[in-house]
Amino acid sequence: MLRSEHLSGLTACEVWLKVEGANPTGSFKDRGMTVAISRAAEAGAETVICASTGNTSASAAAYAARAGLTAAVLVPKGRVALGKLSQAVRYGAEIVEIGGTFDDCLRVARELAAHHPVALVNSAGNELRLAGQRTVAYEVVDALGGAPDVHCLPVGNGGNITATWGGYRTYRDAGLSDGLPRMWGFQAAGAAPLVHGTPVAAPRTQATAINVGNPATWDGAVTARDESGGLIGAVSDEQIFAAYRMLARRDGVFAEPASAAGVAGLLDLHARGLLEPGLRIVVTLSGNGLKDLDASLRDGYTPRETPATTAAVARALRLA
Ligand SMILES: Cc1ncc(COP(=O)(O)O)c(/C=C/C(=O)C(=O)O)c1O
Repeated sequence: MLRSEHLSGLTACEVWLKVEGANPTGSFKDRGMTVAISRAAEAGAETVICASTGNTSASAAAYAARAGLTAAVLVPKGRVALGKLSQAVRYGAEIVEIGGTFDDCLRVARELAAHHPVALVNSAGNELRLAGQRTVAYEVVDALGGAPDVHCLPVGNGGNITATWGGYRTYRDAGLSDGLPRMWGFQAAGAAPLVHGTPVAAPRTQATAINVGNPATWDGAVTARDESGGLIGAVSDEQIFAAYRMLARRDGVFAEPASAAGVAGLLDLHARGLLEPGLRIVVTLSGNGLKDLDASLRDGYTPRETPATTAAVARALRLA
């Protein structure tokens, strides 16, 4: 957990960053996947299958490799960040790039699991994934000595907002925490079915991890929003990428674009005068920036090339 002095100063709140990019495969997916794969191995599965926008497949492939299982991963062709795809390749997954959306991939994965000896490890078909993902809330309460007033995070399929809320409730019901936060989830404006209240047939966002049109954990996300007195809002790609840049430049945290949606949402509410001062806020940064190097280099990098002389470099750096 990192306190963001920049965001705290900007919003007159106490803003903490939960850096999930520090997990073994670089996203929050590891929390649930280690549980799901362990149980699949215990049950004698030889092959696990998942649909993914990238991070689920990277995590499933890693833990399957560790457990000696085969991982079959279905990803939407051309819409997966290369860092995530390279992880699945290196961990030895059987990768199928499907000509369609993530939602098409999930439909096929479910049908295959229903008719073939493969264990589905998507959170939608596997409660163990969400049980594992609840641990983020336990760590937040342990670190802060109590529940925050608000927990912000990006929302794609709705699994993580469901699990995070479930974690706070589990800790409170066990007497390990006194309060509960409001859950503030944020979708990309071009892929915001939970905001519109209806599926989006052709979701579109450069924050590819949350490019989902029909959330598999729809009900859980709505319950987390309503039970916590929270909200699920939409932020534009411009707002997401502005937050993405700010996190790296001001807090020194390189988070992948989708990860910044929670920060973008917080800043949007503040800009619209809807953020009361003095709140203790935790923001989940869901994945590591190294996952999507194209996004980083595409976003404003201009190479400066010089001859190998000190004078030339001094000029390039405007030192001379
Ligand atoms: C970095 C990052 N941030 C946010 C989300 C949204 O979480 P959910 O709302 O629980 O879906 C994802 C999800 C990715 C996948 O669903 C997948 O990898 O298949 C992500 O990778």
